[in-house]
Amino acid sequence: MTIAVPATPALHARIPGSKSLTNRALLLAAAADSTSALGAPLVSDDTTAFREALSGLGVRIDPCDDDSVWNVTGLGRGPVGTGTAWCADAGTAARFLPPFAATGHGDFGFEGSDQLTARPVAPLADALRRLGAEVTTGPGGRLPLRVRSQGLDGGALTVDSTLSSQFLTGLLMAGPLMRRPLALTVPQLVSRPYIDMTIALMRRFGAEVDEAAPGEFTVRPTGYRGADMPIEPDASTASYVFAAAAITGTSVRVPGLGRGSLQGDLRFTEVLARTGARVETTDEATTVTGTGAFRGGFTVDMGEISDTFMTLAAIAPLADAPITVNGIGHARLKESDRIAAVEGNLRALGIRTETGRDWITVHPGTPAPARVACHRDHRIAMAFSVLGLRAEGITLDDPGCVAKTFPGFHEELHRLFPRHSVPTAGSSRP
Ligand SMILES: O=C(O)C1=C[C@@H](OP(=O)(O)O)[C@@H](O)[C@H](O)C1
Ligand SMILES: C=C(OP(=O)(O)O)C(=O)O
Repeated sequence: MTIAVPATPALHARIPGSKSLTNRALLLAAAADSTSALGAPLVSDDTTAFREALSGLGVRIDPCDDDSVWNVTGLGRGPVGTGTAWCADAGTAARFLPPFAATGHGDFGFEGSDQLTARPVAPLADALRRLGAEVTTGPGGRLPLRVRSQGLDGGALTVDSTLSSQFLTGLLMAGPLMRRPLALTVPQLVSRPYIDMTIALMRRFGAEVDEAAPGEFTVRPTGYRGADMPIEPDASTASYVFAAAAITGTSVRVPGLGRGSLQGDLRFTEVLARTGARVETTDEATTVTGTGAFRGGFTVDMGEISDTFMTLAAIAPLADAPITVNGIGHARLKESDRIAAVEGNLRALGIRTETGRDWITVHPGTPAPARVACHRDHRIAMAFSVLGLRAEGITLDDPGCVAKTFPGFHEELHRLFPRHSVPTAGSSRP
């Protein structure tokens, strides 16, 4: 006789809006010739920095219904005037806003935290100079960046986007505001799915952008039309609750993140499927169910979805064989050197690792209690919090750094998995 075991109902995770969609939509709405409504935008440090920087450039953004909608009154062109924008830790602000400013008329500065200042912007500054803007940067071609411009003509340009796809996104989004068509040749590119996201959003706001051959982009000088846009939940953020499901044998469903998603990072679920988790994606939602198995013994290229490699690497000690992640050299240029940060923390937990310029191998093992060094990197904090669901004594030295993209992370992880304790204000736990 078989006894039917009732399936445990899936836990419904409340994942906030996508940072990448929110900040793109903000910029496109700011450039549009009418108003736009952004539904369910992300409210976090990165989007606040982006919003405030746009306000400083003269764009009106009115939050309604407790931040569930942001109404943006577009300028219908680039900004005019003079001012300095604070980009905080947000790579998207430092890389998307200067090209937009260069399509306007005036003198605009962009500054950021020490962490952001350590990250590259030189290829973007170089591209803007070749398009006719006067651009200065700080030492080593980094922030602070200053743009003096009388609008951009457009034309043909080869762009180096090997360190970050955000340079190309910034230039593409500025294209419709130029006086003539913009033709960009990009021989090599990292994080490709973010470019597909950029193109999809530009089209929603009325732009004409094409990729006639791989790496050959053309943008016509059409300007943008206002559009109403609901923002999907953030797929990179969802990786933490999906990973938590996989290692705890539970089922977690993220509504609003379905088959038509614009976010490449949803492909993290394919990586989890290789470990033995069950993944179901419908038009409306994605559900990951842990099966009890957590298989290793594979190598996976996560170059296109590198924000999620730490989610896998942090839980990899629980697998039954080593896991190697490769193609992630550019992850050394983010909020932290993420390969070094993951390796340092796993070693502190007593886990064997090997690394190279663009890869890491994590061996199975039982994590020992240790304090995780977050390096003020939200993803290090969130990834190791997930491991803490299956390992004793893991604490974070800076739990609050999750505010970059998910201020309520600890509360939501605790709601779904009560074992995760919420840090008290000002404390360095859990
Ligand atoms: O365009 C975007 O919204 C992003 C692109 C990616 O950066 P890189 O292109 O630098 O890899 C990603 O890591 C970042 O979190 C967001
Ligand atoms: C790399 C990231 O952010 P940024 O937009 O600052 O590049 C990230 O969120 O993982």
